[in-house]
Amino acid sequence: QYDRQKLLDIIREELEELSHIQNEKRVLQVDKRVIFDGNTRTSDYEKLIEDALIKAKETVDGYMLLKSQDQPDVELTSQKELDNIHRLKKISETYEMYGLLREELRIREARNTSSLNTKLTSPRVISNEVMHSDKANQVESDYTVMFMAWGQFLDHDMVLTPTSKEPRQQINQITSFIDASNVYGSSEEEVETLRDESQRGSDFPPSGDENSCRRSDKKFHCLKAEHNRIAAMLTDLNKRWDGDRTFQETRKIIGAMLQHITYTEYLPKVLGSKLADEKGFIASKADFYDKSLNPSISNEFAVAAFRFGHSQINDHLRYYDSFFEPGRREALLRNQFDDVSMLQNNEGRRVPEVARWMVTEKSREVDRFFEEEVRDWTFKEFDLVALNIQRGRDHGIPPYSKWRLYCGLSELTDWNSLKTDHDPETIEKLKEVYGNPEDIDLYVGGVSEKHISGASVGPTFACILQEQFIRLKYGDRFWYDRNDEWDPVVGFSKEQIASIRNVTLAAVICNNVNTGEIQKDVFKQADNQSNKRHNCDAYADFFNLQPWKEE
Ligand code: HEM
Ligand SMILES: [Ca+2]
Repeated sequence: QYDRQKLLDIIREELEELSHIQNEKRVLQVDKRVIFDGNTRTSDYEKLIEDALIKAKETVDGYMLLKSQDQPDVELTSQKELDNIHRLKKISETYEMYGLLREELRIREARNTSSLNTKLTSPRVISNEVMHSDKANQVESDYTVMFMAWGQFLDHDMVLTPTSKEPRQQINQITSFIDASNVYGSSEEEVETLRDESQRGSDFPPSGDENSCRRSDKKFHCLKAEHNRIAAMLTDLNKRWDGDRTFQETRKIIGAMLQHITYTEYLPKVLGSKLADEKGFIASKADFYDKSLNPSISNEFAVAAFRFGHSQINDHLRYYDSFFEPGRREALLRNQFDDVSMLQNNEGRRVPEVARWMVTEKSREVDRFFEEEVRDWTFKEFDLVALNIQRGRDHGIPPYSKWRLYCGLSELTDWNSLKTDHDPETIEKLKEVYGNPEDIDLYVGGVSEKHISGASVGPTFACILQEQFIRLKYGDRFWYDRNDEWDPVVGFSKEQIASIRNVTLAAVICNNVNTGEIQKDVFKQADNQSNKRHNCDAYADFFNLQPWKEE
């Protein structure tokens, strides 16, 4: 047998290298230009990756790790392979957690028993008792449906954890970076399937094929439309660019837009502007890349904290006419899963009516109340809330009480101590289903917290989310507004950054889905003051592409 500590040390070393490589690899993916310019650095990167592979192969485990990332669904044929794969999963878990400095918090196996060694309460029972809602207790948030939708879209850029029965898998199948992998895919092969012979992506509205809704890379078609719009303008500006150059430049811009909208429009509303602003969190405050930060998604983020959005989901969709008046018919969510007909109706002419619904109607507040549409009817077949709870247990996520300590919040000593962040009614409900406050699942305890001031979530989720979004920004070598003049191929010029900083989601929507008018901040309802609706014409030149013109 091997010395566990020694093995961990070796892996850690390899991973340090790998986290770096993961970044380097991205150069090859994001910026084909490096290759097409015949830039010598390309071969350097390739050599780096190759060297690391050779080094990793020297320790079998390191090699397995690399393989696990390339090939998540390995077919099991023999016991020996199974053993290997078990080991591989353990190591990739280490990788997931690497740099998070909380090895001590991890539970290696699924969490099946309570602190008193009894069976944990069934997730469905918890969902029924604590998360059930009726019309009376559904609270509207200050934000629009678009705020919820952006969260889901963003999630699909960051994390996709495959389900597998045995062995338990906790790896990420997509790039954690906010790099528009939800628009383009996470590998070059995937990208190729989305392109036609020139610079264009697929069309909008989506086709009706059955995969078009479930596939994570097909979600926000509006950005594909934006891709095609920008690509056409770039072609006009630079007649000498070929299709590939145009495609890659456009892709780089779309990724930057996604980062920009997320950090300036979205996150301040999730975390509250104070938390979002800490450590220069909001765009344009810090100019460094911290190589020591691991940009991977943390388990607790994927499995619990960032699923707060499931509480924001409304029970219906609806058309809104050009006067922003609601149509009479509500389409229940349960009938809309896997169905894109609302977008396709009238040859796509009703798309603006759906967009108006999203920027006008309010989403639900993040709290312990979930619509029956998701509790009973997700994809017509399951309870999403119960699934979230079970997933947390499967992944061995420590219970809520442990995360409070991790986040520097007061310790839970008894039911009474829950009062700091939960209202009395919630505490009563929790008491009914958990024997002991120590056993409360992270998802349940977190989503039911009272919000911190100005934020959409409570202190525990805010802590986990903030930590993740800091690593995603400062651990990203290609962060869009870093002013890296040293390498304009990787970054953007000052003038280009200025253009990108002018982009808002409102402009993207108006320029691609003509809603007629739209308010500046689409995550908030329109009003008669600072968030008035303006005619779409007003947004037409929000994005100045002149800085991309080459001599
Ligand atoms: C109509 C809206 C939505 C539906 C129907 C939906 C449905 C789902 C489903 C079925 C899963 C897979 C659960 C599992 O297998 O464990 C999932 C995962 C997830 N969802 Fe949602 N969701 C919605 C909106 C959102 C929003 C608004 C957010 C965040 C703000 C969000 C964040 C996540 C995250 C982080 C995961 C885990 C992804 C992973 O690790 O693979 N979702 N969602
Ligand atoms: Ca990504």
